[in-house]
Amino acid sequence: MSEALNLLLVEDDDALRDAVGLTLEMEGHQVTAVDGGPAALEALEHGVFNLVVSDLKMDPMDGLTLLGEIRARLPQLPVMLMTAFGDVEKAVSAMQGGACDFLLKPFEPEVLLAHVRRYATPVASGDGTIAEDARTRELTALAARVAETDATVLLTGESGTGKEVFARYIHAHSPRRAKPFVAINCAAIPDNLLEATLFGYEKGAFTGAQTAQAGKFEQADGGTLLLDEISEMPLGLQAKLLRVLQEREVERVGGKKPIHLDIRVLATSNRDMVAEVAAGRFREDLYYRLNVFPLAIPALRERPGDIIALGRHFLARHGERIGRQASLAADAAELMVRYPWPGNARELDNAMQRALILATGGVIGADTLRLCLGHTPTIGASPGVAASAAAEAANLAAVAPAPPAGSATNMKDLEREHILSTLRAVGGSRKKAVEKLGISERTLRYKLQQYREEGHSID
Ligand SMILES: Nc1ncnc2c1ncn2[C@@H]1O[C@H](COP(=O)(O)OP(=O)(O)OP(=O)(O)O)[C@@H](O)[C@H]1O
Repeated sequence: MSEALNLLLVEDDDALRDAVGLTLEMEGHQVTAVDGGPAALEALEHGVFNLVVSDLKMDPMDGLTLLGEIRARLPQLPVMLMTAFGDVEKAVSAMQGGACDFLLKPFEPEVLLAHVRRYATPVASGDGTIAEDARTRELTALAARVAETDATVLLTGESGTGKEVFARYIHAHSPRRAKPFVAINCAAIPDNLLEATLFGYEKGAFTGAQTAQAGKFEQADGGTLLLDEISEMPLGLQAKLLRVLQEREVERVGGKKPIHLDIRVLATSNRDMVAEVAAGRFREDLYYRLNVFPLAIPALRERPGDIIALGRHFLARHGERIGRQASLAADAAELMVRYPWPGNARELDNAMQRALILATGGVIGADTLRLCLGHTPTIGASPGVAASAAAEAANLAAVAPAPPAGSATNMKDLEREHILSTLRAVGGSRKKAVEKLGISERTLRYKLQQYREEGHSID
C-alpha cells in the first residue's frame, strides 16, 4: 500500500532543508531532518527509514562518503542525492557507488515527490501485499470492500499476477480472518483424487481409505476455501461442486449424511472463463455461481507503478532468507520499468532472486539484471504488447539459467529432474510420460508450466 514513508533528509543548507522537509511533510511523510553526515549516521542507529535524501556537497562529511557508510551498514536502504549542476560528474560516481538516483538542483516539488515514491522501500503493510500503482490500489480497495461480505469472488488474470495474494488479502480483511484459509490447486491434483480431496471420504470408501478423512471443504469450515485454477476441474466434478455451493452442504465420498458448512469460496483462473464456457469445458451455471464478484488482476506491465516496489519487496524477502542484501541501481530500475514481464510478479520474483546472487558490492546494476532476464530483443523498446510478451517468454525459457542435470539437492529439484528426464526418454510424448510417471496429464501440464515460469528449459 502507498502510505506515509519514513524519510531521512540530510542537508547542510538550513533554508533548503526546511523547504524540502516541508514539501515531504505536506505529502504526509515522516521526515527526520539533519544537517550533515555524522548526524545522519546517528539517526540511522536509532530509526528505520524507507529512503535517505541527501545533499552531495557537505562538510566535513560529503554525500559520497555518507553513501559509502550507509552502503556498508544498511545495503538495502536506498539513498538519493541532491546536487548542483557543476557536480554532475561526482553524482555519476555516486550512482556507481550505489545511489539510487540524483536530483539536479533546483527541482520542482512534484519531481522530488515522484522520485521519493519511486525509490523508497515499500512500507510493510503487515499482510505483505504491495500496491503502489493506482490500478492496484483501486483493486485492493475493492477487495477490502468485498472482503466484508460473504460473496464468492472469481479472481482472473495471467499466470503470476498475484491472484492467490489477493485471495489471501480478501480472507485477511474478512470477518473470517481468525478462521482457516484453505487453498487447493485444482490443476495439481489427479482427477481421481480431486473429489476425495475436496469432499473427504469415509473409511472403506475405496481401496486404501483405511480411515475417514475430512476434505478441504470441511477443513475450511468457518473460514475461506480457495479453489485455485478452477477451470481445470473436470466437468463431472463441476456438477458436484455446484451442488455443494447451492446447498452449503458436503457429502464425503462413501458417506451417507450431508455435513453442513459455513464457508466462503474464492476461485481463480488464468483462462478466459467465458471462452471456456462457450467451448463447453466449463459449466455455465457454475460459472455464474462463482462469478458473483469478479476481480480481474491486470498484468504487471499494465501497472508499472508496482514494479520497483515489488522488486524491492522480493529483494528484501530473499535477502533475509539467504543472508545477502543488495539494492537496485537507477539503470536497473529503469530497465525493470521498461521490461514487459510476461511472467508477471512471479517472473520478477525469480529475476530478483537471481540478481541477488549475482550482485557485486551490494548493488544490482542494469548489466547484472539483464543477465537475469536473458538477452531479449524487446528490452529497451516500448512496453511489450501481448505478442512480444509471448516471444519474450519463449526467449527467457531458452536462456534462463537452469541447474545442470544431476545437481538436485532437494525433493522439488529431484522431482523436476525425474519428470524432465522421463519426458526426454519417451521422445517428448506426454501420453507415454504420464504412463511411466503414474500422474495425470493435467498434473504434468501444470508441472511443465511451472518449470517454464521458473525459467527451466523443458526441451
Ligand atoms: N501484490 C503483491 N504483493 C506482494 N507479492 C506479490 C504480489 N503479487 C504477486 N506477488 C508474489 O508473486 C508471486 C506470484 O503470485 P501468485 O502466486 O499470487 O500469482 P497467481 O496469479 O496466483 O499465479 P498462478 O496463476 O500461476 O497461480 C508470489 O511469490 C507472490 O507472493
